[in-house]
Amino acid sequence: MALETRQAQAVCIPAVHLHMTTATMQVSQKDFEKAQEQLKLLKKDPGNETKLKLYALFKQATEGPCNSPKPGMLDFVKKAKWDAWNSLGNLSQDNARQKYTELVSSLISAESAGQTKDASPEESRHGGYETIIVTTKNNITKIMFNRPERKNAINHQMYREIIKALHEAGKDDSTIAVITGNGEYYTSGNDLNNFANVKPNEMEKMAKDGAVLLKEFVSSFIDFPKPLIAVVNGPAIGISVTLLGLCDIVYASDRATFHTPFSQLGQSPEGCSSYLFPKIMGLAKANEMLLFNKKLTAAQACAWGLVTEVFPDGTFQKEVWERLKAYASLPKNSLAVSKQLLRSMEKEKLHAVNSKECEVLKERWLSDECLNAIVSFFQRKSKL
Ligand SMILES: CCCCCC/C=C/C(=O)SCCNC(=O)CCNC(=O)[C@H](O)C(C)(C)COP(=O)(O)OP(=O)(O)OC[C@H]1O[C@@H](n2cnc3c(N)ncnc32)[C@H](O)[C@@H]1OP(=O)(O)O
Repeated sequence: MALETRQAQAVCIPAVHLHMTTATMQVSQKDFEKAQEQLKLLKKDPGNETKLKLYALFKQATEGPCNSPKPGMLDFVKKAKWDAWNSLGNLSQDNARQKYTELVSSLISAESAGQTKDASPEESRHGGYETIIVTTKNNITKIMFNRPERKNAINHQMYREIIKALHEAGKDDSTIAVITGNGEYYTSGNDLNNFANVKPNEMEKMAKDGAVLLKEFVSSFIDFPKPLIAVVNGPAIGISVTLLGLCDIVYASDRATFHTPFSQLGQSPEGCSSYLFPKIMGLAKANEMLLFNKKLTAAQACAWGLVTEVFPDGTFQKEVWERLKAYASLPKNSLAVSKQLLRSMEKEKLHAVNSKECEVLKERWLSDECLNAIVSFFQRKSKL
């Protein structure tokens, strides 16, 4: 359990803090005193984080900026309280009173509306994305493929947005990142429209640009500095399957399937799967997937080592997110350095494999085998 969590769990608000000790402005004082009385009527524990906030605002409102010496590192409870109070800086006593009163009032309204949640922070949505939804909550940044009407097929814009989202998630305050799909599919892989409407004299450019984009996309997974967890909510195809080898944990619904139909499409493996799949499942099994298009059930993918654990679809989201919330409360830096240790010996190799795979694919995209397969898809002759 994270140090901060342990600290916070041990905190309770001593009754003394629920009483006014200094003179404040008459009107505010009345509200402030009323808020203190209302707080005692709360039926549900508002959670440690909120209690710390209340404590800090109370101290600030009644005593002003934090004026006591910093407690020792090992005095967890006192330190958590001191940190909360100190974090308010020079907030004026009036403002602190106001914020305290507002916070109590929001807790009371939430409780009377029957909506009291635990003290976990609200989900915040990151702006600037159209094909994915990026949110952060409980120290988890979630990147969700969001083209459900196209089975979450990955078009050029989505590749770029995922690169950006991973770059930002690698630097934000979250402890872990999760990649998942919205709706029925995890994702159907590369959007085959990426190859459509290309004029004959632009084919080479299309292949070259595609290889550059793919290389950058896969690199952003290889270099991702924190634990990256795939929450495979439904069928996964193509590149979304190969990338699972670059994720640190893979949880799957029992509705998920895993399909890499590269030869059927006249293409070749990517996402470092030509190197990682034989390591994960052994060469014989990797051959069945990567050469002969074998589609795996979630149970098979788990038995073959590609998936960490399979959950019944009915309880998938609940079980997985509860587990991830607990994981994300572990010490962030320890997780990051440990992940990097686990991967660091392979990193150079993975970048070399990625480059090679992109080079081969660039050629494949210009081949008749590939072009015919794509034409067939659009003629609806060859649903996979
Ligand atoms: C920069 C380039 C990098 C390239 C990297 C290399 C990556 C390789 C791969 O990922 S290979 C895998 C490619 N994916 C596929 O071949 C899957 C193709 N799709 C299908 O086979 C089917 O659509 C399905 C099995 C996913 C779902 O079938 P079904 O349940 O019958 O639904 P629909 O087919 O009606 O799908 C609804 C709607 O979505 C469109 N769609 C779904 N997936 C894709 C896709 N991958 N590419 C393009 N379009 C897709 C489908 O065409 C339907 O559209 P419509 O309603 O007909 O307009």
